Order: sequence, then structure tokens, then C-alpha cells
Amino acid sequence: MPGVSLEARELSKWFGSRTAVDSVSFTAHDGEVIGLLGPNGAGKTTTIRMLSTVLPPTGGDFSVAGVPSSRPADIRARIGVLPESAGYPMHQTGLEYLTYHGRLFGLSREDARQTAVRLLGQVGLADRAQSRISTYSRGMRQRLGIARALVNNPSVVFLDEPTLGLDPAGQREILALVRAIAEARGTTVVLSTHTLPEVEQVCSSVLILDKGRVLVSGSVAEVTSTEASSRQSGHLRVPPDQVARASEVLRGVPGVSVEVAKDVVTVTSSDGLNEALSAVLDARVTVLSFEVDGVRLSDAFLAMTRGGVS
Ligand SMILES: Nc1ncnc2c1ncn2[C@@H]1O[C@H](COP(=O)(O)OP(=O)(O)OP(=O)(O)O)[C@@H](O)[C@H]1O
Repeated sequence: MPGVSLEARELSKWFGSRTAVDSVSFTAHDGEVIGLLGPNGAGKTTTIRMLSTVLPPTGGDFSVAGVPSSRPADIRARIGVLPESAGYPMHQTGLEYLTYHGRLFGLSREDARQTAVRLLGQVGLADRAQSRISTYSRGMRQRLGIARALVNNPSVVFLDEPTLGLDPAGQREILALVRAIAEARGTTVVLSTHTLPEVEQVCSSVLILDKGRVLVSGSVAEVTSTEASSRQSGHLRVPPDQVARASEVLRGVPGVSVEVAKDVVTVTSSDGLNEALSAVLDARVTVLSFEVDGVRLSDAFLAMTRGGVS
């Protein structure tokens, strides 16, 4: 069983009378990629800023690799951060930049340089090590930022919207990198995003925030199955001359809503679809096919935040 790398207990932050984060609790393990998901203003960045010791919590506490939040300097030695909008010294090369940060963490000149070379290789920037950062694309700068977050070999890495503003290829590269960091190094990655498919692709667990509160947390599979059990849709294909009969029968089943497009009848029910299908068969309608939708995390998220996502 992997060890606990991050534990937040009732973490809260108020700005004046505004509650940005409200009693957030969760646990993350070594090698886990945990997605912080939520609409604008949900409290994702504030949560990351507290966990990375930039902002003191108003209430609650947390620990990183067993180090309590009352020791922020020791926590900073064990974490890496890619902030939402990271700035870079454009005149430096990638190699100089990472070497400098290695030195800040107390590495010798030679160790810092070796670490920088290794990390540049890991993030796919080996061939641009000697180029000035000003010549890097946005995706390359994000990868450099991730390399910087790994300089001190952290237990936990926080990535605040790492794919924001990247094209699909750039997004894919970052997500592959996130996966590699968690798998190869056993690092815990906390990744905040608005982009739902991103969580489905790369995260093992998810924390959905809305208005500062945790709406739901758990593995991606658990969160989607919670939603799946509460609402299900299926697509019924029948011969064209039986579509009207099928939809009439289905409209008579309690709790079922029906939409018809050509010869496909889409059935949605909060009580499962067995009763709807039985009613159609009892009415001797010929069923050519019946396909139940898989519920995606995006459906769960949209249902839970009532559409509050861009
Ligand atoms: N320094 C601050 N002073 C006052 N209010 C703040 C401050 N920082 C954040 N807030 C408020 O806290 C709430 C949560 O903001 P936060 O930036 O954490 O959300 P978010 O989920 O990261 O949003 P986004 O996806 O837009 O980045 C918002 O209502 C925001 O206006």
C-alpha cells in the first residue's frame, strides 16, 4: 500500500467575509495523480496556494510527507510548484535556469548542472538546453516549469492549470509528462484544471470543488459511478414504423423522459432502464438494438455543479 504523501484536514480560507475554501479534507498517496476540478472561483488556486505554503490557512491544517503545516520551510523542501502563471527570466537558457534553481536548493554547482541536464532530458528539452527561454514556445516553457518543480526531488508536485493556453499537441505532451512523473518517480501530483477529459485521461482520483466546498471526491471510477447510478440514458433503435409506438409506450413509464431523432429513441431515467425496456418488449415493439450510455466524468461534473463549467 503506497504511503500517504498529502493530507488536508478541514482546510479553510476566508478573504474578509468571502469564503474561498471551506473545510476541504482529502488524502493523497505516493504516485497518485489527483485532479482538482471546479468552475471558475471554485477555490482550486487558493487550495494549492495553502498546500504549497504561499497562503496561511484561516482554518484547518495539512501535512506533506508527514511534515505538519506548522513547519512551512520543511514542507517547501518536499514540494514542487508550477503556479498558474509562472514568470521566467527570458535572457537565461533552460540549462542556466534549472542549474540556478538546483543551487537554491543547496546542490553543489556540479550536482545542480547534472540535475538540470537530466530534467531537461525528462521533459523533452535536451536539444534546447542552451537556447534562451525567450525562444521557447508556451508548451516548452510549461515543461521547463515542470522540470523546475522537480529540481528538489519533491514528494508532492502542484501543477495549477498546466495545460492552459496550449494547443492539443502541447496538452498531450504535458499530460504524458504528468503520468511519467507519477509512475516513474512515485511523486504525488496535484493538478488543477477546468478540462474534464484531462482528468479522465491522467488522474487516478478527483476532488470536485464548487464555491470552496468539496462536492465529491474519490477515484474517477467511483465519482462517475455515483452519477451513473442516479441517472442513466440508453438509445433504442426500432423499425421506422414502430418509432411512434415505442415512444408512446416509454412516455407511459414513470420517471422516464424520451427524445426521438429519426429511428432512434433516447430514453433517460433516474431509476435505471430495466422497466423502460420491459415496457417496450411487453408492447411487442421490435427492438433492433439498445445501447446504454457510459457515464463520463464530464457528465458527473456537469450534473453536480449544475453546468457551472466553461
Ligand atoms: N487574494 C484574494 N483576495 C480576495 N479574494 C480572493 C483572493 N484570492 C481568491 N479570492 C476569491 O476566492 C475564491 C476562489 O478563488 P480561486 O482563485 O481559488 O478559484 P479557482 O477555482 O482557482 O478559479 P479559476 O479557475 O478561475 O482560477 C474566488 O471567489 C476569488 O474571488
